[in-house]
Amino acid sequence: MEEEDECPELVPIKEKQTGPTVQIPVTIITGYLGAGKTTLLNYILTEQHNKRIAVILNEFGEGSALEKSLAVSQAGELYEEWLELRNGCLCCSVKDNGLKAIENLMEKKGKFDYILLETTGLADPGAVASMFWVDAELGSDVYLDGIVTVIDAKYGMQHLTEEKPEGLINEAARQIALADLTIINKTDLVDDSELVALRDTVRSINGLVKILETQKSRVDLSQVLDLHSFDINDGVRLAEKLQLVKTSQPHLDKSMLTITFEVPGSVSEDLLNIFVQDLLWEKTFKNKAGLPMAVIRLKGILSIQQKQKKVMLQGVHELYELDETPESWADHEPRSNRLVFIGRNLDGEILKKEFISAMSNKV
Ligand SMILES: Nc1nc2c(ncn2[C@@H]2O[C@H](COP(=O)(O)OP(=O)(O)OP(=O)(O)O)[C@@H](O)[C@H]2O)c(=O)[nH]1
Repeated sequence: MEEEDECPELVPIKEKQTGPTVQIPVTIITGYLGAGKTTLLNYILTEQHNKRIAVILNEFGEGSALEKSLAVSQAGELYEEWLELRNGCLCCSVKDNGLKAIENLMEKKGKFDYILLETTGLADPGAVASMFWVDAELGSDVYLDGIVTVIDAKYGMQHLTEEKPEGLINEAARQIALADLTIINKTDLVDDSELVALRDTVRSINGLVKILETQKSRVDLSQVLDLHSFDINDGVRLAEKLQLVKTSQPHLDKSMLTITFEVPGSVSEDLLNIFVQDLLWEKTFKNKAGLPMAVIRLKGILSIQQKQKKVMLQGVHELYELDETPESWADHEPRSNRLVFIGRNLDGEILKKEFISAMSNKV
């Protein structure tokens, strides 16, 4: 044993872990009230997957949190400690609580391989997702794997078509717009034509999203966990995926939809940043009706001047990231920029013109 006086003078309060840190994936599970989120969590926790999973619940009010704790504890001793977030008054408190909960969780990190974070039925999952980008320190311990939205096959369409007062966003549509994966649940309660109509609507909102259909939230876990939706190493897959996306026809007036375009050549990184900031922060661009285009999710594979590697653009609400992927442009490969935008009041033609015009400005 070491002598006490051999201790260094300055002792860190918390021992830093040595060796390579294994990053823990976080999946955000969202969906409208009653869609089947708890059923999904229970299913994931009880399935055989050889993962030690921690669940974080993000609830309004104590009553429902308690109810939830009972429901989830049925899952058995797969996890005996879990965190309950109680005063979830949307954005700010979601963010603070979320951070604190995950920080606490990190202290017991060795115990977990995966974090599932369920947001309340009315919360904006974008705010929670943003949290993983804002806090750089956290970013080193956990990473956002994907956003999963559970949809009620029976009432989903009704939620999506609900008229909101002017300017307010339809939460059900926003949850789909943000999703990497949607699970249409309770298919036992609808007929084929209702299911097709709902699936088409989901697709028209989010042209990038993967759609699963199920009952009692029973899904193949390999399709839900480890999606790597924000992973720069997945640039090749994203590039292929973006090629397949089509601009959608709005399913409703003023609805959310997906638009996409491709512009050849290489662009200046500075001008690209200005364009993205004008779009996401300043809301500078307007559609034909004079309404500002509001982008909720953004993805792209771009060719930046003087860069040999393909660059991935990811955006959630007002946050975005530009990162080089490991993949280089091949010598004879035509350089180009493909972008996909999901949001409200979008007009693909206008936005493409704005993009081209912004890229031809002087740096
Ligand atoms: N018929 C039918 N009922 C289902 C299915 N999946 C879940 N349910 C029921 O739907 C109800 C709501 O499911 P939950 O999993 O609690 O939904 P939730 O999204 O967690 O609900 P909130 O926490 O209130 O937002 C429960 O009574 C479930 O048993 C299904 O596939 N078919």
